[in-house]
Amino acid sequence: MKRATRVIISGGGTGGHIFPAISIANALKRMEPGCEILFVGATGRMEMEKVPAAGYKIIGLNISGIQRGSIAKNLSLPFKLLGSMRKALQLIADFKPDVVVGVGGYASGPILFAASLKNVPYLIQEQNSYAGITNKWLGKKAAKICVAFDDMDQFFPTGNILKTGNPVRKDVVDIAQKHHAGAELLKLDPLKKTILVTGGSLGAGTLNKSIEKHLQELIDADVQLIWQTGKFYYKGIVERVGLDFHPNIRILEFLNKMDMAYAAADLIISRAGAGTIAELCLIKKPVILVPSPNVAEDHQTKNAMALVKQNAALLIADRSAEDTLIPEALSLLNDKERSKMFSENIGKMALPDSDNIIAEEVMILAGKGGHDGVRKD
Ligand SMILES: CC(=O)N[C@H]1[C@@H](OP(=O)(O)OP(=O)(O)OC[C@H]2O[C@@H](n3ccc(=O)[nH]c3=O)[C@H](O)[C@@H]2O)O[C@H](CO)[C@@H](O)[C@@H]1O
Repeated sequence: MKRATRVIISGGGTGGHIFPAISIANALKRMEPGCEILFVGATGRMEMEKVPAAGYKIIGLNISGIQRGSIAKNLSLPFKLLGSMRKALQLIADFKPDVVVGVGGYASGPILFAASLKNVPYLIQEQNSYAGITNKWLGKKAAKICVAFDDMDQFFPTGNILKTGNPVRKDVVDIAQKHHAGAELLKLDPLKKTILVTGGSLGAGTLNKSIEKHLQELIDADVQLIWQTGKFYYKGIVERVGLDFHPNIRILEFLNKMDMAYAAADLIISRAGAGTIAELCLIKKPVILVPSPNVAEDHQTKNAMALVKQNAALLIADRSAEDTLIPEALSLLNDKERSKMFSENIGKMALPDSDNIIAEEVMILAGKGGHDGVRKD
């Protein structure tokens, strides 16, 4: 009997890293139900909750990033890094993976480096259109680098790059026939125009401020709002605005059923996280992107520009959002032709099936490519 394929998937920190990781794991399980998957994350981060909720085992490394403005907090960093490296090497020795997958985030670095030291092939899944320093460095020895945008050869060795798109959770983008159910679940009227605002997995201060400033305009226009605030902002907003402020306004900390919110919406306002963008391409609705200026190398603007260049989304800069975002959204909501153009063009940028394509690459690296269950189109 063949030995079950063993895969370590490492990384996390935010939904943008965790959800693609879970999608890859699900695709591997569909291909080889008996395969053994171990997640490695950073203790105290979002993955330690979301990964077990998706049915997978996760082990945490005690690792964090550089914290701006606090020398004291950074003093322990070298020790954490050393400790994590030691634990990563031990995990590879104990679990004996055939392949290691890194999706970015703090835990990816030590595990992929340990894999390279132990000669275990590893695959990097780079979600963004701009690669960070760690991935660029680790990319030199990666067996495969799966990317979602063009021109990634400026960061990685050309021969090892494969454009697969970002894996998305299938249920999240399956929105057909769910408009009424989505509106109902969110206690909204399915017949009224609805805007969904999402600030990515953590929420976005600028989006929240922009809405708070223009709430009355939304109500005057009789437009409904699904307002995902993010964990850090929720309490303050509820205190200031009130949960029952108006029947048209639904305030939520986090949307556990993103498909229902996507389905209920006629227009979506979002940060430009790569995972969200991949989903937006698949659900094909008019989108306004407000890239976060607080991310490495301004990569969200680069993510958003890939769409803007194809007339597939409207971009509003973070600095002008407070004044212009909601007026622009209301105007787009009433402009059928522009909305149709954005929906059609964003749909053309969708890269479906990327979870299966990446899982297939993992199987190939594990020496199992081409066995039953592997994609054959
Ligand atoms: C602040 C920050 O560092 N953001 C980065 C992070 O974004 P972030 O973690 O926000 O990730 P993305 O926008 O890529 O994806 C968010 C994911 O969370 C889901 N979701 C979101 C809100 C919600 O209420 N419910 C829910 O399920 C979305 O459906 C999506 O699957 O990782 C992305 C991928 O590397 C990067 O491009 C972003 O720049």
